[in-house]
Amino acid sequence: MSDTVESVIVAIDGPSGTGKSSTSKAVASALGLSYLDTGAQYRAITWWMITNGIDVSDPLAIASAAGKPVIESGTDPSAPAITVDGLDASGPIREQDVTSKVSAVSAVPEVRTRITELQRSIARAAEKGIVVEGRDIGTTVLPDADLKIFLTASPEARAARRSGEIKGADVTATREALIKRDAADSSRKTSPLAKADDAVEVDTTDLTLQQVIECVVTLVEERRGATGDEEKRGATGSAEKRVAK
Ligand SMILES: Nc1ncnc2c1ncn2[C@@H]1O[C@H](COP(=O)(O)OP(=O)(O)OP(=O)(O)O)[C@@H](O)[C@H]1O
Ligand SMILES: Nc1ccn([C@H]2C[C@H](O)[C@@H](COP(=O)(O)O)O2)c(=O)n1
Repeated sequence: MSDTVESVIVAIDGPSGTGKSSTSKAVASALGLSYLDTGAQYRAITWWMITNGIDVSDPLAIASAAGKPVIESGTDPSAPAITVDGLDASGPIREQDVTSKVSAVSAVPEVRTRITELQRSIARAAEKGIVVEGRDIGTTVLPDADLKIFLTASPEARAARRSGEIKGADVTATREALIKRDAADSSRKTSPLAKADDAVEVDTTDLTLQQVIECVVTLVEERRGATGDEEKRGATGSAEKRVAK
């Protein structure tokens, strides 16, 4: 019996504030996998558009600039990194101005094509496997992922979590802002926020972060065992082959 651990590709999607980043980082760390925050990439391209004077209310202007910025993502779950044209963008991409404009920029098909290609190349390069989190990973970016998770939580729970990060934040305003962003992300034409038909839905409203992490680690380990058995029978390809070109 071989004691090599099979590479595994995990897609974690869901609305804003459901715990995708916290869960994905912890699961990747626990299992020795790489980690990719795809929201950070859409934030990075949005930040580049803003700082380069592109009118983010004009989809044509966004489309013609979409190929210009060089975006590089680190995949270490303990030190997620993102640069744009060689500059560290990890701070500025979290600013309110970027948060309020990222849905408009990420709805432009040319932006999605560019970022999706980048995401697939990063997933292909992850030798031990990767946890990729976002909105369209299970449906579009990695439709052949070994395991797809769709995290949900009530808007009240999500707003309370987000408000807890910022001292004195208004929970009602936070709730309205995240509902508005989810509506924009769910209604765009190109690869909207959606649960893949074969995703496992985990409602995190009444779960602690630790409980969610344990639940996902268990699901990955179960799937890893099943995929390993299938590969021994020749029923599936390698992880590299499971990432669409
Ligand atoms: N199950 C949970 N219980 C309580 N707090 C949680 C839980 N999951 C995540 N959190 C907290 O909620 C906040 C948002 O979590 P996180 O950033 O992981 O969500 P997200 O889905 O990645 O959001 P976004 O899509 O907006 O980036 C963080 O402060 C995190 O610590
Ligand atoms: N796969 C993805 C990931 C993110 N986006 C867009 C939509 C989000 O509102 C925005 C920021 O994501 P966050 O940092 O909050 O996770 O990026 C997307 O369209 N597709």
